[in-house]
Amino acid sequence: MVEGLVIKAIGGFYYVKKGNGEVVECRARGRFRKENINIYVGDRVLVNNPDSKTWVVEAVLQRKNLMVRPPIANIDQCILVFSIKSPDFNPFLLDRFLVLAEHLQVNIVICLNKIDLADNKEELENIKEKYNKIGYKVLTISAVEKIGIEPFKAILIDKISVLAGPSGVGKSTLLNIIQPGLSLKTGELSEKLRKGRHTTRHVELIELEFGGLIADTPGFSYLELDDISPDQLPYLFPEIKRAQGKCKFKGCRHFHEPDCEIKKLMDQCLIYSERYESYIAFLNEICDKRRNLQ
Ligand SMILES: Nc1nc2c(ncn2[C@@H]2O[C@H](COP(=O)(O)OP(=O)(O)OP(=O)(O)O)[C@@H](O)[C@H]2O)c(=O)[nH]1
Ligand SMILES: [Zn+2]
Repeated sequence: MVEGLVIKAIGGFYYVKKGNGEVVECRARGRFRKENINIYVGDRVLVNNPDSKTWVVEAVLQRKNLMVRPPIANIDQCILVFSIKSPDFNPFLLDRFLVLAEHLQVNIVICLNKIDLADNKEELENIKEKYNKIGYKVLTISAVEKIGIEPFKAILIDKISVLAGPSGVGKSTLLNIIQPGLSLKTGELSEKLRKGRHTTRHVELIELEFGGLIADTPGFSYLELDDISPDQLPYLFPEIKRAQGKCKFKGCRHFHEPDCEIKKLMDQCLIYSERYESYIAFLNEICDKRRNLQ
């Protein structure tokens, strides 16, 4: 039996890359279904070929995390791609992606693409400074003018990364630049997705020739906060997490409570008001949904 990594799953077949680099097509052990064991792309598995013809996944090793949609296991980092213009930079949408990525407990890198379209450098610097202060690494990139490509490649080396972000920000363009052979059809792909083709797409980890794997996630993402509880939410904002526990009330939700440290920090401009607004909006959204389910 040898260990391998599931890099593709399609129609009941699993494509497993073994330690020697060879990729084998596998079936799952029959008992997996009965025992409710699922195999996901990104899973480390033990494979065997008992009759030296067909390969079988015998066991799934413990995963460190699992993203639900699209289902990918053992992610090291989320690369959140946003554009400065076309589409316009949307801080509230970025906060939503950030919260979801924080919930997965993975490393996060923000990539601001299309800097060639930025009206002024100051706007760009302000955005960068804001997220740096919160604690995020921010890369500024122009895929079209090939600016910032090397640092982008550097963060991907030897990691399992998921590229996420709104439609049209340049994710496929970036992937094509770092690995020209990929020939992802930029633009065209999103057109097909809009027509609902995404339901039939499979999940796949693309091997980068300079080392590392990246998930080819299409230009849509499941952005519901369903799995997050109101009590977890403060911990998904690093700047709130840092001050957590300093409020007067134990279990303060930083909303209507008096003597709230978070609100004080915001008044002192030590927490960005936009971020606090996102926090409150998400808190309301989560609480409303839970109330409706009761
Ligand atoms: N000006 C400029 N345009 C860019 C840049 N990067 C990508 N584009 C353009 O933006 C458009 C969308 O790029 P895509 O790579 O298809 O975007 P995507 O994020 O993969 O979109 P989805 O497939 O919908 O998720 C294309 O017309 C690209 O040529 C950039 O750095 N600058
Ligand atoms: Zn508080």
